[in-house]
Amino acid sequence: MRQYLDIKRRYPDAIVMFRMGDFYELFFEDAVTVGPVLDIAVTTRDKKAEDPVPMAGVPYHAIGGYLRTLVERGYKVAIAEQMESPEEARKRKGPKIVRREVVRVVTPGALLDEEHLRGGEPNYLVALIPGPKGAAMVDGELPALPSAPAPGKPKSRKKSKALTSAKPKGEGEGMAAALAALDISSSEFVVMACGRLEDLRAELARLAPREILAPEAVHEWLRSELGPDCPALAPGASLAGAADPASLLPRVGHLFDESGSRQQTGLRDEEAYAAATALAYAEATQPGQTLLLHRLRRHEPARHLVLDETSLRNLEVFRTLRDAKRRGSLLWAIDHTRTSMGARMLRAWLGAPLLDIAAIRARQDGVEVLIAEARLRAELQSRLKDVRDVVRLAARARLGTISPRELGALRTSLGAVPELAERLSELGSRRTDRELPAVLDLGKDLLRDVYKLLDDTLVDDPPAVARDGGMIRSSADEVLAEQRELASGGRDKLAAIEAREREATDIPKLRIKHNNVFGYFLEVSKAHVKKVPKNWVRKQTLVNAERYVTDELAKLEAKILDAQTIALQREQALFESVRAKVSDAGERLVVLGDALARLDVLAGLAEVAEAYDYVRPELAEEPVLDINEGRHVVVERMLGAGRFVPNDTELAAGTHGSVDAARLWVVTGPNMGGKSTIMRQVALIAILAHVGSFVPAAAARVGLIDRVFTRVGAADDLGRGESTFMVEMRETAQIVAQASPRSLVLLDEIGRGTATFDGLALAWAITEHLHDQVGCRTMFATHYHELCGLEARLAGVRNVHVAVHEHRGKIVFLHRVEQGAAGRSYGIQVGRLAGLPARLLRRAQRILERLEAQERAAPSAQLDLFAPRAGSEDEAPVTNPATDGSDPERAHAVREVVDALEACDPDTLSPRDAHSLLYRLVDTLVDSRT
Ligand SMILES: Nc1ncnc2c1ncn2[C@@H]1O[C@H](COP(=O)(O)OP(=O)(O)OP(=O)(O)O)[C@@H](O)[C@H]1O
Repeated sequence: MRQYLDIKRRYPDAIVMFRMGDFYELFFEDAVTVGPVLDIAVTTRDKKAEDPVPMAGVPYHAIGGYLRTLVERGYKVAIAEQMESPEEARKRKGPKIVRREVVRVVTPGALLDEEHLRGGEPNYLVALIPGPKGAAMVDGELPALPSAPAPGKPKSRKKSKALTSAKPKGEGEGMAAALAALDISSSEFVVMACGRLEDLRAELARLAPREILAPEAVHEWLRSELGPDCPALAPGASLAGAADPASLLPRVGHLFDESGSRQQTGLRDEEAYAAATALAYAEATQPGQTLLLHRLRRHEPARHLVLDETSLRNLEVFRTLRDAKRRGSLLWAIDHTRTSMGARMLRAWLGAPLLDIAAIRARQDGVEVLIAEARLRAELQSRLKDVRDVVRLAARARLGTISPRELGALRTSLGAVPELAERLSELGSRRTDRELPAVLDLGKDLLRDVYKLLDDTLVDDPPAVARDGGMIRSSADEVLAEQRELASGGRDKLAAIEAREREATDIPKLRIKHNNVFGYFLEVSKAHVKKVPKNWVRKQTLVNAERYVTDELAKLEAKILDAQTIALQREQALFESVRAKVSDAGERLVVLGDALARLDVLAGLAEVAEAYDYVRPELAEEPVLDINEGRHVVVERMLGAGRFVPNDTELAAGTHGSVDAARLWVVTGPNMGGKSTIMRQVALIAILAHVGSFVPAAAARVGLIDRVFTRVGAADDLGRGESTFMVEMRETAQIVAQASPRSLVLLDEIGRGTATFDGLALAWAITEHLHDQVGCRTMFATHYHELCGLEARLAGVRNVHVAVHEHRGKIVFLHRVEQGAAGRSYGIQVGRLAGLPARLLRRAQRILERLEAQERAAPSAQLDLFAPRAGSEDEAPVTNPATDGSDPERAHAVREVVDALEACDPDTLSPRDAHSLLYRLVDTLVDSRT
């Protein structure tokens, strides 16, 4: 128990799983807390004691599932392993208790096992350090970071384990927070400075961290942003037991820039400290090991098209809005990657599209080449299927947790590389005029040496665990071959003894067998016992047989066992040396993995482009958006080939674009007409274009977009105590405050959540503001037909509508975008399609006609909206309740009766149907009088 308590003292914030033989045991509070979570029985140790110790245990081989449950619930788990066998403990000097040590600490942000990780998703541990402008996150005083020592000269200082002391440095002025994201499973390490809180929000949404380290003071802000139960914000995430981040700053500097000079490269104190914090925490989870870290990159939000949390959600970039599924998202539609590394890279590209036209074109070039060479691409993709997660395997090799089977998988992956390189050079040699785009280059280092090492050493099908051996080829090592020979030679000798004795004793069923108690023995059935020679020693009596040993047998057994033990030890040493060599090649494997992932993504994009007929968009500096016959990536896929109606879009901010181009579209049309679809389709095409992908259109010219804003019919956010209208207004306020002339703004139904006039007035003013003050490219879908009046007043506004065809009260959606405002809304017809009862619809129709008649009688109401804007009071539209004296309700009923009579054929009508028709007609006429 003392050993346990000692370990627990060192890991006070973790659940300690203490290996005892075939079980991991939990004691005291840990057992009581975790018992119900894992659904395991909590018993007591030493029941007779006055104060028995609660305990619970899980079998060692099933630990994977239990760990997953605990980590998903936000627990931190320290795994204390036996570092020696009980025999070894007995033999050595000192106390005879088996030595145990914590070999790793498992937290959501420090997952490494394949069974816990999702292949296509990163697993980020994020450390957040507020900057001077981050005060808004914190109630009261801003927590600050300890000042950093100059690179290479770590200052000794009081440790700040809780990240809550010391003063900020002036360097980070103008920054809301610095953020470092480390995925220890793949060695991805990024740092960034977020100028505003909005940027921080967007980064958190993009990275979707599994665990966040942040000063206590900003937890409340984070909870309000990420939701109260956000598992990433587990209270266990402290730096207790970790190195002082300040002492890691020089390493951070080196990772960022090999010269180690942060000053030169401009890594700010907050950024360096955030990176050091993530590193300190991550290293503490792997005691005694070094992490595989290739380099520290800097992510600059200003170099990317920013998609904040709202846009990622509304545009269904990674998950669908309705049920948060991957199927139906943009990522799902374009992900044709063959490897997990590729899937992760594509996800990263979609989350952070580029703003550098040259870099985008480089990716496009890659896609284009792979479209042109479809056969070669198919060959490449079929080879890529053999490539496993090379970078995650490299990280596991570095941490010593890679299994023989995984090393085998690494061998298969590396085995595919030379052929991939060959195919690529074939591709290059076909392009006589130009070189193969650099994005398709796998680099010079194909790790042939590592492949050879693995291939020479590992057996064809290595086992899942190293413990029992059987993983190294005999040809790899002379000593191993010798010992194996000896062990199997011994077995030959056993067979020879068996044959000899059988003959000598004339016992036909004499057998040499083995068990763990007696080792090798001769077994004789009861019927032949009399023939047994005197010098055999009887060891065991069974119902039908007797078992004996001989001197000769015992000696031979000792030899075989020795040979087997030596062979196993030898194998394990060889395995360890192979692992160490692979670990040494970790950084090279990361570089190769990156190139393979890029090839995989580009080949996938080429496959999608070819299969679904996408084109290469032209990227431009000017703020234009000119799409010819564009389609919605996902809706088109769901509807099936040829059923989606393509539409043109032309938006241009400022004086760019053709004469017809406007910067703001007011989109009207009936519900279900396709308003949301055309708006989202434009955004998705724009995003894909910035990613370097081809797009679903006949042609597209896309001017760089700094940020896509979306305001789409919101649901109540009761968790934050906000109503639908409040959410809508908050999102709109953010757009108004943040949109730049380079932004793309999509507004769907603003102002619907409040009284008609208030909503209309707000929508009107917001449209004017975006048009006049911001000048960004905007699409505004609305049912307020009054807004169409803006076209006549504002030069950059254009009315468009989604067309429908109406026939005898029924409508057909054409899904075609046409110039001009929609004539009417067709709400009642859509209600009919949705299955509202006929009687209710008739009533609605009559009310509508009455309202329309009222409006016709007071045409001046429309004009009020066009009252002067600037400098004078706006006036709200007014409706006059006067009617023209006619009775539209009655007229409609009569028309309906006549229509029904005309439509029926008395000759084919059964008496029963005739009877019910008559009832319905009378009903209609009676209704119209009430
Ligand atoms: N261009 C198109 N081609 C084919 N089908 C389309 C097209 N546009 C939309 N649709 C179909 O119509 C459905 C409704 O479209 P959408 O949601 O865009 O309508 P809406 O006008 O925004 O409706 P509401 O005003 O009720 O939000 C889509 O789910 C899709 O199935």
